[in-house]
Amino acid sequence: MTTQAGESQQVNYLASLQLFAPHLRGSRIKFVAAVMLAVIAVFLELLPIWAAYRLLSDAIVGELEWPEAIKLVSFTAVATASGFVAMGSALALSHIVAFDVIYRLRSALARHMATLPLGLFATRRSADAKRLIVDGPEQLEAVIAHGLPEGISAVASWIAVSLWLFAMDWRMALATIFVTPISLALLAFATARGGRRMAAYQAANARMNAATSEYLAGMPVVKIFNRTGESFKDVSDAVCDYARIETAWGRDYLPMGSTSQTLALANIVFILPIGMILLQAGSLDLGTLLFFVILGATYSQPLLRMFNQLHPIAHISTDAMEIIEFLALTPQADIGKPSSLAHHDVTFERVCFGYEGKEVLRDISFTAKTGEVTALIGPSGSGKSTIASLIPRFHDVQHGRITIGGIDVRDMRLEQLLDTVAFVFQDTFLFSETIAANIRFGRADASDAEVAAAATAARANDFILALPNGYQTVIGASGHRLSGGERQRIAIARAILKDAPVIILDEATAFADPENEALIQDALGALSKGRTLIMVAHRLHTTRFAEQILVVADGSIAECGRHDDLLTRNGRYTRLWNDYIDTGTGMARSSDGGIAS
Ligand SMILES: Nc1ncnc2c1ncn2[C@@H]1O[C@H](COP(=O)(O)OP(=O)(O)OP(=O)(O)O)[C@@H](O)[C@H]1O
Repeated sequence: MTTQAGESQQVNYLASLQLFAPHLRGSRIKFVAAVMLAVIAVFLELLPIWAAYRLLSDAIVGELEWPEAIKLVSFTAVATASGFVAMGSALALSHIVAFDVIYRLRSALARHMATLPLGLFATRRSADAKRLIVDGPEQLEAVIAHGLPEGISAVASWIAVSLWLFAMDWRMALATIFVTPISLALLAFATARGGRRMAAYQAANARMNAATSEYLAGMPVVKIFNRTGESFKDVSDAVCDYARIETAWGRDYLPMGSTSQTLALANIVFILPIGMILLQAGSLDLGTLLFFVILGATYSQPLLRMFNQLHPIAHISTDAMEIIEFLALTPQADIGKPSSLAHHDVTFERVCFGYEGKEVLRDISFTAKTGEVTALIGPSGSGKSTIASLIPRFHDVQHGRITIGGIDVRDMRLEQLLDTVAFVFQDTFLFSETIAANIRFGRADASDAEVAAAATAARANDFILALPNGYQTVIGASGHRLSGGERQRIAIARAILKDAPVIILDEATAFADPENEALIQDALGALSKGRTLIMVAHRLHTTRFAEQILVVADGSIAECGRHDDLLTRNGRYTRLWNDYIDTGTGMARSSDGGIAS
């Protein structure tokens, strides 16, 4: 729930300008041309008013002649058509500029994202990331293509009309503009009051989107556990919160906002009586009075239109502020030099790490040797995945250091580090492409034979060949669905193809069925030859043959050794192993696979 303090945070209306200005480079001339054309268009729109005034004045004094009238009407037609062409060209140009700027901004965001620690994305919901990269920049279109050209031309036309009014008759000009400053002051006040809610409004909107996406994504679980009512409560609360903030905004903005709009259109109340008095006194002619009646009624419109843009611009600016903050996040330092590694031992030296101030790992020290399998086991939440994720620098350690081949990972070029380490996650991400393309993601220049060899080593070849289109089968949302175990074997094939000297498997065999798990074990055995293999696993029979088992408990390494040694110690590992056997999984393996002791 948003705090009251959070609800009263002010919006920086210039944030969208700050965001797009650096990306205007290369489009400045087009942008200036768009603004100038928009200004010309609004001036051309004023010319028919001048022609109407001339026609009426001449008609009133009985001096209207046909040739003059035809000239004025033709002039009006040309001015209107030219105004239409100028505004059309301005909008076409401003849209081209907007899409160029959005393209450059999105590219900058994508480039920046690639420089940030990968772990940062684990804490962001995908709906937030989409808002940041897709929706936020998209909104700039309204500012660049419409807001600025139309806003600047509106102000220019307002200044021009004001000068024109004074040039015609200063007394009537004062009567016309009299209420405008009051109206604008009220509108500015109302907008500032409403603007305080904008950050809370935006947060409530994001919460509502995220709650709805989560509700929809979790629908199968919700239905199976028959928790529709309770689960919908989160969505319902988010919608109510959104409605509450929108209503509060309405209460803040509408009374003054609508008073201001009414006042702006009320100048006729002053124009008519003052005009009549001056007319009676003989110091104003009827034509000029009509001119003020025509122009006076629309005098404040351009400014009101501009102010009415402030509400949408406030929304855009709140997103823009978030994007500016994201762009200001410090990139992960990549200062290392290419180094040649004599071996690929991975060593943790007194490593400490925590997320957002909460300590998760304490004083972790171990070496995972080249050509050996090192297994990380331990209770859920003890820190196993965190240990694994620090090796390819998903996060940087806060104390101590991690080395590969004796070199601190922070002193290696990131590109080299990522070439050195292959990471297979439990939640395998596969692209909506062919199976071959997904495996080839491990190494773009791999031949078909190498792809098939990697798949064979990962025990994936047989099921792939059984699919209707073999390696050319398209998978993903609109393609063929794979089981969890099949997806994991594709991910392992990808890692095998990458042929990295350090391989990290984070619960990578969790979905494999017993039959295939044994096959994958064979593949992993082959994979570890000459490489450093680090596995995070809950199923202890998969780690039983590891050269080194690290028992992680509460962020520290509680025990370390081989399976048989650890069992003789009768400590944590023995308890974990016994619990594992007692749950039945190990027993089942014991009876059919002869793995458990
Ligand atoms: N991105 C994150 N931000 C904040 N806290 C996190 C993050 N990732 C993990 N944690 C916390 O760090 C602790 C260790 O988590 P970690 O995933 O490393 O444990 P684990 O032993 O691998 O657990 P499991 O076996 O369930 O996967 C947990 O308390 C977890 O809640």
